[in-house]
Amino acid sequence: MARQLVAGVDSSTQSCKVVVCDAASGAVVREGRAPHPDGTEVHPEAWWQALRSALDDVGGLDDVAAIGVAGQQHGLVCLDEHGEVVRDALLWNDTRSAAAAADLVAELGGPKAWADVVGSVPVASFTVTKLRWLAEHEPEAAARVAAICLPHDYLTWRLRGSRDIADLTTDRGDASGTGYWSPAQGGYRQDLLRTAFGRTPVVPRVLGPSDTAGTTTDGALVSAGTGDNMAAALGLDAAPGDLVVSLGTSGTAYTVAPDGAADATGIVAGFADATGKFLPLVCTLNAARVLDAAARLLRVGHDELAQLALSAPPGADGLVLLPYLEGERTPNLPHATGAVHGLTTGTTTAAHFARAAVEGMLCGIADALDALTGAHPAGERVILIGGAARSAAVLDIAPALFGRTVLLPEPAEYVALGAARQAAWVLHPAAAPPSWATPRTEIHPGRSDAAVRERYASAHGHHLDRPAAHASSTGAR
Ligand SMILES: Nc1ncnc2c1ncn2[C@@H]1O[C@H](COP(=O)(O)OP(=O)(O)O)[C@@H](O)[C@H]1O
Ligand SMILES: O=C(CO)[C@@H](O)[C@H](O)COP(=O)(O)O
Repeated sequence: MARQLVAGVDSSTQSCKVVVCDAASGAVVREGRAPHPDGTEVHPEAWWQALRSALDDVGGLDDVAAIGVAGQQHGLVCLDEHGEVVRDALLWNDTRSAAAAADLVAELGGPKAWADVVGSVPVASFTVTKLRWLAEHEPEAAARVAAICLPHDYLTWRLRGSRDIADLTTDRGDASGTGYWSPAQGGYRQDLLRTAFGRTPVVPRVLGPSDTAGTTTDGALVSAGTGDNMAAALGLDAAPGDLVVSLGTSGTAYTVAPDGAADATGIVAGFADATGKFLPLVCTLNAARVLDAAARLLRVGHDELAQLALSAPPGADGLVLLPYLEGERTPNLPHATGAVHGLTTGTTTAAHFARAAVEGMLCGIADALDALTGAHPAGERVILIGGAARSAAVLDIAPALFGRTVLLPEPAEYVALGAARQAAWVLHPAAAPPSWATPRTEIHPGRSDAAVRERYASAHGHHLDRPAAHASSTGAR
């Protein structure tokens, strides 16, 4: 049989990446990418243009039999009755809907009620809170909204050449991050849409894991697509018990689980995955960009930042950086800012600051990992992916702060690969996705550095004790 090719798209926060793979083996044949605009609100047309230029970069889709799109989760795309965008999409890392989130939680009777109904307690990242914010703050725009969808739903729909809002599709993975779709019940909660928005706009049809959304205008099959974390799990072939940490714009820690989560503390989000199972996940707002900011401040590149960090002692002689540069989602401190503790004459060096930045970012993720594994016991090894996994300092320090062995799969775009694997699944429908070769993996043995974690926890406590921190955050529920 002639070789068939499939394409996978990762429309993430900072960029759009496309891989074209052999449908049978998963071998990457070619790759392309294009940047996304900065900021926490973005016109969806910018994602479409980035996808088009990434597709040009990859040499087009003429020889591709099927395509799948994975996207950053939660972003609110609003369309009018003609399929035109009503306003810029509010992204997962836009915290303006923090008060709306608190209101919605109270209105339903508290965090447990939300966890029971949709598997997660909404914070500002969740789509449902952005919908409430829109209704309250921009009633004229809200009145024009006929349909709502997520970034990957929008791109899937554009790829199919449709402008009819009745054609919108999504999948259970991305739908589970809206706050108005129940992973446990496998259906929309129109009551929650009404609570948030006062009425029920058109929402995308939820496809099954190997369902087809339709075809591109050139006739390639289009898979359901999914959220970027769900796609990475599929790209890594993560199985129940595997732990994954992704260090992109967000820091995420997740595992594949047979059953849905319902964490009333709101720390673990009870998402669905892209295969019919579940993906309990903890997400922080501050990961790779903390290192970007540290490198910018020190006027060095990423390699030099890593070398500086590794030249300082573990714990940076007591210098601690709290990495809340974009507010924070876990813990729920949407208005928090970053802070540096432990400045002395001895710690005011570039090396100490670089080390504190890497350690502070990783301590936030280590807390996320502990919360996840506390609720969902998993293996002792963490698969590390995302842009910041390329940092030599991250690779050296993460095993100590996670207290677990870190597995580094060979560098690849695992989100895009997962979307491509979903496309291959659609091309050859079966009970399970096609078996693709597993990546070669570098092993970084775990060790324990409790002192760094303790100093971070203590600095965190001091920071939250400041009246200003209380006044500006909604606090953990
Ligand atoms: N060697 C490196 N060290 C640290 N950070 C890096 C390195 N290479 C890339 N990054 C950062 O990784 C981020 C991009 O990662 P990616 O996983 O693609 O993010 P996203 O999926 O959120 O768009 C950028 O912030 C980039 O600066
Ligand atoms: O909000 C979440 C997960 O709930 C984020 O993980 C987004 O899905 C964005 O991912 P990146 O672009 O940072 O990879």
